Amino acid sequence: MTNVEPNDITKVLPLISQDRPPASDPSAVLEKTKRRLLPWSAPKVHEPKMRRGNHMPPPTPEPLASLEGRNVSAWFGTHQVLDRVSLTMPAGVITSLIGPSGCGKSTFLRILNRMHELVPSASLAGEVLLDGQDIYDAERKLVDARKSIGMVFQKPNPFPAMSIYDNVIAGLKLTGVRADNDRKDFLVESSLQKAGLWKEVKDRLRSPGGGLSGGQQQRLCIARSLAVMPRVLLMDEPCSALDPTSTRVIEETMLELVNDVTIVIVTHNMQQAQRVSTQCAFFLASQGTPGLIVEHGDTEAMFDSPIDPRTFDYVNGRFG
Ligand SMILES: Nc1ncnc2c1ncn2[C@@H]1O[C@H](COP(=O)(O)OP(=O)(O)OP(=O)(O)O)[C@@H](O)[C@H]1O
Repeated sequence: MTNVEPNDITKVLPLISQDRPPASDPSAVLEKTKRRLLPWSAPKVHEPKMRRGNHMPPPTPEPLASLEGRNVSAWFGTHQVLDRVSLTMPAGVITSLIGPSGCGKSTFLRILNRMHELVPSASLAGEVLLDGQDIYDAERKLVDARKSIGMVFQKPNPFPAMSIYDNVIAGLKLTGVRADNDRKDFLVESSLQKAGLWKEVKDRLRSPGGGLSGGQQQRLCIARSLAVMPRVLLMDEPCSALDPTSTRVIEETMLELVNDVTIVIVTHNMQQAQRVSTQCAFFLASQGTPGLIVEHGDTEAMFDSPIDPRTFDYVNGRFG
């Protein structure tokens, strides 16, 4: 990434970070997390059927990808909001970003798929590596980063007048993916299946997306992100506008999806972080200083025996 530094970075406070040992074997921890959710009975994902022809093989899924932020700093104008944050988000794992309001979690998330640069006053420094390749490399296209690293926002944002079907494939055009009708049918069905919405909408694919409930709209947005076959899915408080039942369905969906796509979620809900994530990173911005990671590692360990007293206070609801 080209460094764009409005401030003299050498003057920035050193990173106060206590790294835990890396999270234990991700698949073992994921199994453990799933077991905690068993009473909710995760939805079955069925292989989608081709409807117009069976000559087209399903697209080969890309291998799971890891994402790594290295020394990421961020500014809005001259206001520095992140200070050299480094975090590895392992392949096939759900990583939760937690911390009080304003500590830079969403900014970090947006830097992970090059959305931060959409804000005119915004600048950043550091690197973001997708399977070791810097997404900010001058040789790499912006659209490739957005295609590989999808994003779901706090508030469901389907195109309300557009049909459910067209909502799902809306991202194809935006990312320059060409698909014939067979391929579109396949992507619509498989993406809605993966997002746990297919059964509820398969008989009304031509109805407007705006006619769905809030939880269904959020799953439609997840399906829209999945249709371009991203390798990483970023989710910024995806359940904060939803009721507990819809929240549960989204969490179940995430636990299914993580078999296919690496997930990073910002959440204020400590129970949610514990239910879904294998590893956690605790962000904090002390008064007047930019946000940084105080502690990160295995979610269970972060909640049961945090190293830093500030993490202990936060996960036990003493502030934030
Ligand atoms: N578009 C923007 N222009 C200027 N400042 C911004 C902008 N977006 C965020 N900020 C500032 O950057 C800092 C970090 O904000 P950010 O939204 O990343 O924090 P957060 O931890 O995600 O907060 P929350 O949990 O409330 O969403 C805050 O001081 C915020 O006011």
